[in-house]
Amino acid sequence: MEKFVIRGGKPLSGEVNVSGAKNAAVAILPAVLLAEGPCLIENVPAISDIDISKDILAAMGAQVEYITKNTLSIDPTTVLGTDVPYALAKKMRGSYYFIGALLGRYNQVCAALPGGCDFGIRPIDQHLKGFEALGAQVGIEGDIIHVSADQLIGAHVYFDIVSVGATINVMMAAVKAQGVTILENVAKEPHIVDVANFLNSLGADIRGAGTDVIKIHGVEKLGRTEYGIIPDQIEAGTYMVAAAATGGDVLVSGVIPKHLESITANLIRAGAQVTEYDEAVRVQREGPIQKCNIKTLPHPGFPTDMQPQMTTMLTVAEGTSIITEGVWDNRFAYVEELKKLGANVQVDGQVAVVDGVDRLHGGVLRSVDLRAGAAMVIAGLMADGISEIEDIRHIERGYEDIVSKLRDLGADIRRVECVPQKQ
Ligand SMILES: CC(=O)N[C@H]1[C@@H](OP(=O)(O)OP(=O)(O)OC[C@H]2O[C@@H](n3ccc(=O)[nH]c3=O)[C@H](O)[C@@H]2O)O[C@H](CO)[C@@H](O)[C@@H]1O
Ligand SMILES: C=C(OP(=O)(O)O)C(=O)O
Repeated sequence: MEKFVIRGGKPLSGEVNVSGAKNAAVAILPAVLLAEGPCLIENVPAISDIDISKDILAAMGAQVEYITKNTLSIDPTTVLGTDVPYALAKKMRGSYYFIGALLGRYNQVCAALPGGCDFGIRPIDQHLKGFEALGAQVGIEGDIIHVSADQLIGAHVYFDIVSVGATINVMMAAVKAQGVTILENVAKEPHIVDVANFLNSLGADIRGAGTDVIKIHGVEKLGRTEYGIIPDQIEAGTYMVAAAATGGDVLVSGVIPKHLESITANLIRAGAQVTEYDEAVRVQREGPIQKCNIKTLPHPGFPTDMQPQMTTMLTVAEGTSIITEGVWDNRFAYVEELKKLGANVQVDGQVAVVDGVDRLHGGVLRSVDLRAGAAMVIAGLMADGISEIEDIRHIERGYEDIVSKLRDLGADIRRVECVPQKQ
């Protein structure tokens, strides 16, 4: 077991380069199964969720090889079956994309219900509704799901809830379905567009990704491709908040500023200065952090995956901020950890009331999930004295080289082995 040890109180400064988007990559790797030849995927983030996706592909018989640290060559033509290895699928949320990809490619799949961060119940009923509309039969026994069809037929699907996973999964299943599929009330996150662009680069015919309606003309065959994954909106946002929270001056580079607009707008309201360049944003803060009310919403609203980081920064704002979680039922579990540092936050259901305090002090903190873990790192960077962050495996699911990137910005952070306690 490892932990991060942080001596806080130093403003971050310098430049940090953002890696490829986790939530695009965990969909594009399974989507390669739809290809009919080897694919080269660039800008793949070096994170543990990608190690798992790669292991699933390899266990299923695909030839997977790293060309460089962030470039993967994947040949799906050697895949042997349609069963997704159970133990690997349970380790991550994005494994649900193997269902849509294998259904789209082979008309059948058997997989485990997925793992991932614990925000309460994370249903996949909208994914299943979409598969069934395309003519598939779905069976669930325990936590194993079987989906199969004689032939997928294009259909009109209206999602009852805006879901990132259901939008991408049903889009993947539909690319080779007979006829036209229309998906309505879909999610519009940047990674939806990236997955659609990837599939189109293979020869799919998908239009409208990034709007409320996606139209897919089924094609008979898909080819092969070379494709670069977009930069990670949430990793970029996390460094932006870390810069503002520590009163620093950081150039976050290799980003698409348009994807960061809601984060930028809220940082400016909170007293930071944000300057946009073509492929970078600079975040500076000199004055006090201002209170700020935020509600998380599907894109283009403020992303739920940035909520813990922003709430953490606002613990030292002047005044009271109200944070409303509009996507997940239970995404404030980390607040108990912040209280250990002296933060004054009261949670009532999906609302947190953050009364700003003067300073945070160091302490021992647990990462309860991925972004909560990133928020604990930000808390440690802001706090006086030393903080220890435990359960960092959650953080390493989604942040490439977080320690070296922060050290390059002047942070005093180390990754250390925990010595097991004697009984
Ligand atoms: C691997 C990945 O990309 N994970 C992201 C993805 O998760 P994920 O794809 O699981 O999230 P969804 O967008 O599907 O979930 C949004 C909301 O819809 C509900 N819902 C979803 C599907 C369904 O079939 N039925 C249903 O009721 C969920 O409970 C939740 O309240 O989008 C979330 C929302 O931006 C992010 O927090 C996650 O980081
Ligand atoms: C919640 C997240 O990931 P997952 O859906 O993979 O658990 C996230 O990326 O913040």
